[in-house]
Amino acid sequence: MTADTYTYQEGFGNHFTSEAIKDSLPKGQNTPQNCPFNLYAEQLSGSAFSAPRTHNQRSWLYRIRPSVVHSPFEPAKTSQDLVSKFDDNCIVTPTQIRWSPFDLPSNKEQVNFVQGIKTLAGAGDPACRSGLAVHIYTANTDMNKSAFYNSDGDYLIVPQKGALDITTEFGPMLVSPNEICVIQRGIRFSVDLPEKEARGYILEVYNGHFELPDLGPIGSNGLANPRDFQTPTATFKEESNVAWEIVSKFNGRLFKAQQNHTPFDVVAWHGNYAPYKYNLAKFCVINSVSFDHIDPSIFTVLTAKSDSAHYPVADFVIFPPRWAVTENTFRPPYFHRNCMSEFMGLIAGDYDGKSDGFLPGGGSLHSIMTPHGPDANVFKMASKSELKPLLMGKNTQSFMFETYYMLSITPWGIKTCGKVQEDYWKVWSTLENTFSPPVEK
Ligand SMILES: O=C(O)Cc1cc(O)ccc1O
Ligand SMILES: [Fe+2]
Repeated sequence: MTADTYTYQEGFGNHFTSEAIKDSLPKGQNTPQNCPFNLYAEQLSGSAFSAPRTHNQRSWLYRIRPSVVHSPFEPAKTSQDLVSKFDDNCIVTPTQIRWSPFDLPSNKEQVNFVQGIKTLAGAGDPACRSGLAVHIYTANTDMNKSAFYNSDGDYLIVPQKGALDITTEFGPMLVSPNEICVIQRGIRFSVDLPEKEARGYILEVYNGHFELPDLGPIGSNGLANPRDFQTPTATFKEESNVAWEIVSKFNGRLFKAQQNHTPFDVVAWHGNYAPYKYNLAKFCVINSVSFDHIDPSIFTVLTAKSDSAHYPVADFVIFPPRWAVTENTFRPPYFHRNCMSEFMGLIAGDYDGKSDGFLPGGGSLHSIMTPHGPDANVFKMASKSELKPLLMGKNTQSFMFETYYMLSITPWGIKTCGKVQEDYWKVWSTLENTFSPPVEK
């Protein structure tokens, strides 16, 4: 595909309209007796019908055939590394964990985006619409005539290596490293890999949807600005007598159905339930310009709220390039223990909290109340560095999935991936007692 294949509509949570053919959206109503050009009308609901207006999400799709035209679903092979039940096979530990970069598939095997998703950690259960999962994906081949949808929740996808050329029912999106996208529950998509190599992270939430955080005293602008979110525009294919497979993740297991036409046959759509992407370079960074280290919530891009105003299900937080100007301040992250779980990943460059070992394509987990903070090298250097204004982290991007839930680590995450750094705890072990109380006379 070429760059002009992708045209986007700007805005977050808008009620969009999109027509690949002029006048293919019905005028003034959703379900006329006959739709323009004999298209079929189909509603895709992203919230309960009666959800409050502020949270009500749905789109109307006008398509060549309704999605229901397919053979019955039957179980498909589900890798044991794709997990949604965080039971006794998983391990729970309060220890600090860090992973070296996850391996890409070898040239000997062909792994597409869906086949390459491996679950690292999670909590809860999609059957009860409660909890979340953290996945790693690595892939080296296109999905070809296979389309996927997730019945279990929404995906927030963070590419780290290789762009994802994603065909969705709502149109195509090209999502490159340092961009992210959200593909909500139920939306069919198929991923091609322009670079034939891809690695990244997925945050899957089993309930609710991602929102922009409230800005409080920041005011009405800043952080991720709504106009920088991009939603695809209707782009359809008219493909008959071509075998397509539809794969559904349903309560953690994969199912497949066959049809002899493309699922990407939506000629027009309107509504506020649609996938989107966002370029992290557009994030308007806000921070202290006087003194002290501000909590990382100041870098929240998106939040999945819980039913309580007091905590989110999960926040997606980034650590973008920015000016550090604080005076008389230990500038890197502080030592801390958090009532939330912190999974971190690195997209590019390095992270100011760690001097080495935290690498692009790897990760770390500091669970509920697990102590962590700057490693000994960072602590020593930052305690004596000159505090001049500093442009931090050019070409660097790290991120955090911060969740209210207590995460269990899957067998793949703790063992099979082979990436756990057993020596991680040692990064703090040389922090000595330097206490120097006043000498009594
Ligand atoms: O642990 C981490 O590296 C993430 C983090 C960064 C920061 O600046 C403050 C708190 C925090 O948890
Ligand atoms: Fe932390």
